[in-house]
Amino acid sequence: WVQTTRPRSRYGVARKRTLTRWYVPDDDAASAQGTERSSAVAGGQEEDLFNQHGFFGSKQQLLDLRILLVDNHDSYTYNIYQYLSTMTQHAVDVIVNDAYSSWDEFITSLHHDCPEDENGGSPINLQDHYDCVVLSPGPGSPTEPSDMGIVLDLIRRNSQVPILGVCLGHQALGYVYGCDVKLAPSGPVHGQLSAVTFEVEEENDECTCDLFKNLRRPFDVVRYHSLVVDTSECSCIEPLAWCKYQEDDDATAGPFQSSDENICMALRHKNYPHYGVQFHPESIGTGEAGYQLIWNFCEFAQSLRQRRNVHTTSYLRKGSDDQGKESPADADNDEKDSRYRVLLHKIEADLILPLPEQVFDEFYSSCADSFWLDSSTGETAFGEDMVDESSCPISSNSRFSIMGANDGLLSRKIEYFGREHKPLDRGLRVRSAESKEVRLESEGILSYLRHEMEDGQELVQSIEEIVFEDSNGQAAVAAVADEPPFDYRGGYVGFLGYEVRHDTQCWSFQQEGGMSACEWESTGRSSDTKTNPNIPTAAFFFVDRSLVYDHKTGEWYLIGVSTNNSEESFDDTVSWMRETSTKIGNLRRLRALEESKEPHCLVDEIAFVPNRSKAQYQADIARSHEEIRNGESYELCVTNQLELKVDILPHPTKEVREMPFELYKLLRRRNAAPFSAFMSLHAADRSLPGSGRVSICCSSPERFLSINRASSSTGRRFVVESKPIKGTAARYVGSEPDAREIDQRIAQTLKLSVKDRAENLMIVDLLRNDLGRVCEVGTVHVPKLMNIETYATVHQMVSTVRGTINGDKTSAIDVIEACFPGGSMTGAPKQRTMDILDEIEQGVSRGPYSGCLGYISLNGCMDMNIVIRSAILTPVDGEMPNRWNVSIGCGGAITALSNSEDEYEEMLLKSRILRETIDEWRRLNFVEVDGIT
Ligand SMILES: C=C(O[C@@H]1C=C(C(=O)O)C=C[C@H]1O)C(=O)O
Ligand SMILES: NC(=O)CC[C@H](N)C(=O)O
Repeated sequence: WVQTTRPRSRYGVARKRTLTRWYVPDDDAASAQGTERSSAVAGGQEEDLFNQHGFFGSKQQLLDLRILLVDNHDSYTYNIYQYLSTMTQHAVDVIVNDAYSSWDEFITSLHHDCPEDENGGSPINLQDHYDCVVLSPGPGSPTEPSDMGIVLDLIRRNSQVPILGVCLGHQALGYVYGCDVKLAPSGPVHGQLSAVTFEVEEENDECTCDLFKNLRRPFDVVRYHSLVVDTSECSCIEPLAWCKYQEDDDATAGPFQSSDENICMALRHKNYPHYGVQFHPESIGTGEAGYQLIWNFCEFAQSLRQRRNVHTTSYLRKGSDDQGKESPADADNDEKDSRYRVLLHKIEADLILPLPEQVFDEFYSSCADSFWLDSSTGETAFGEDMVDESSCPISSNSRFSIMGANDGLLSRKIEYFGREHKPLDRGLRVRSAESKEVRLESEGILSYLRHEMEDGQELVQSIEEIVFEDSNGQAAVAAVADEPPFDYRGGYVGFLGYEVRHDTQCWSFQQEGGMSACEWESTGRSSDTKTNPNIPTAAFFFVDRSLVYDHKTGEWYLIGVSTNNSEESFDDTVSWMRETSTKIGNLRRLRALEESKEPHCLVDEIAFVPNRSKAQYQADIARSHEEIRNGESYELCVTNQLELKVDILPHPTKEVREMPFELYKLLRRRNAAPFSAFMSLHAADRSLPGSGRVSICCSSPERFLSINRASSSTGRRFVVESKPIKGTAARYVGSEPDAREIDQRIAQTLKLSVKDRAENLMIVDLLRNDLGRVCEVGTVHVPKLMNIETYATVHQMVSTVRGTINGDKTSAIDVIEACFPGGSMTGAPKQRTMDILDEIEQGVSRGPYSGCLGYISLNGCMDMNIVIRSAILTPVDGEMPNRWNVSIGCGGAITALSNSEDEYEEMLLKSRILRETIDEWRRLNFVEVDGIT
């Protein structure tokens, strides 16, 4: 489907008009402007992009402006928050629009914060607290009261307060003042650039804001909207800017009609300081012009206040001063003894050491509980050098493989069964090495991890090296000469399934004073019939013994965690190190297995049964389009699950539960991916309630979140990175001489595709938002936008979003809570879209698919993938012991530009490599296959 020739791209057109600073489609231009950076995060220079480009430094004087930002449940609000926070010396307060049941309740709450005597008993006005208000974008319509919360009353009651409404906020202003708010004649436009033109003010009236000061005419903006404001019948509103819908554009590819009407892109009230913009000034695609526009509004708000000689009081307000949070790690934490001690041993060997697959096979494949965070793209055949990082965009994410089992003295298995499971199974269970079980009924997985990491002063910053004199000799502890080249220090390894979203979304809205998500949560919409009872909602190992392989140097490291002040624990770790390094040293490296030569079979032969039939999936897409048309969502990631029961022949030497690893070995060969992983979780006792029995074979190309230490910084600064993927094209694999060229043309077409760029942009803006909740002001940036990466069967469009956190205030768990589930698996705006997807997918749990898998290390660093391109295997109960349920989740983003036939094909394409591999696995071990009916 990618090979259909499309008309000239909207981006192509836009580029000729203006080049926004950040939004440059070709790499040359990008690197010329310094937006390309090394993707090796640890050690990269991390100044923020704003300062690098200087435009923000030019606003040297911070404004003295108290800003209230009302969040209409959007996924772009924190992009506005970040911009505003760089403009004013005060903290910007964010409240979600339904945090209060009425305007009066909100004003009364301000009253509570205001000491009676200082206020002289007079009624509290918004102006006593805030100099201006910004209304965020959002799902829904201003005509629907439940979408707007206090916003309509806020506008009605505050005619003298400067207000800037963005998108839904703009529509709300139009609606309050009597304009018609209707479906856009052009149909929805999401994530595309449009040229906006405006009239230049002849005379400059002091009481009006020139929103477009210092902007070019026309300038390019990103739009995310389905509704428009018709100002024609409204005498008190003046339209300020327009865009025209262009007939020759590509946007008609989807199911929507176009029209060439002028669309109102900005408005103002003729007598009040109320302004609206229909487009998104905070989008990375609108770039500097959007920043300038918001600055123009803020500068105006300040000058208006000065003219009116209004003084705002500085009562403590609800909201985000320092994000209102206690620091999880006190400043004096370093002086406290941490609970653990991290030991490292580097295996010295003259011989070439074995590759990870061989080591996993030898040590862990027969363990009930084991993991391998595999960097299969980093693998090289015997004696070959690893691909130069600069020439291979994915290899830099593939330098290290980490593996281990739940087998040390301190190891624990933590399994969490959330509300989608049967009441008897629910809760959190912690099983330690001595098989002691602790059951915590009302603890969530993230709150458990948070408590563990905070209570035990678990952030261990130091690492000690263990050296052995000779194989029998004494161990000596030495300060590490060189820090190891990776940030992993042992700790928590596991996955969070998609259903952990109930916990994290609740957190997000609590941060802004909202309760709605949590109230929804307590109603417990569980559907235990549609959840596989063998698969926990989340599961982690506390790993005290792990092996790390450096694909670049071929070196192995052992990481051991022992209890501080315990000789027994230290000795145990050291003897494990001695034993393991000897064993690894004695394993002769086998030749790296080459990519499977197995011919790609006709996969239709295997009877996978989709959870949603083709007709149903297309109906789901139609429903998604309906939601998009009505302004409820900008993009929805609709998913399906392909299921199969497979019988596997008993193996002469392996146990049944080892068979999934045999599948994983085939998968990593067929579909090498930088964030691939294997995880196995098998309860010894099948009848234990709340015990998982599942194997995850994952070949994910996508990073959800990583946290690495920022090199050149003072204090505890960490770099957070996400690499969202949107945009998928089938590769051309053929044997003819020009096959490679055809394949490269497909990659190039993907890079320029309007539809895919729009999809990608929406998720990049969403990730900027999510990181903007927790990152330091002005640090969120996009070093790589819309890069193409190539895998065995697909080309992918990948962007990189980064920001900086202060480790004294913000932990890995905070970052997960702000960002989970990954926006590329939900769509935008996240909360509303997930609610719609829940209905579309009829409450069927996605399980590990769509969640994340990886590590949270004892030094606060983290690496988590997005669980896609994965097979989830669970044993079939009560039947032959070698019968497996196999489930492959797959889906894709639906936007206004999607075509339902193409999307169905794309969903199948994403699962293809898995289906082929499973077919090979079962043919190698074949008895019989049934689809699940
Ligand atoms: C939903 C899947 O993938 C997601 C959707 C993509 C897309 O729409 O192009 C690309 C990568 C993933 O974020 C999947 O692989 O099942
Ligand atoms: N981004 C937005 O604020 C969208 C506003 C409204 N829901 C629309 O679709 O037009």
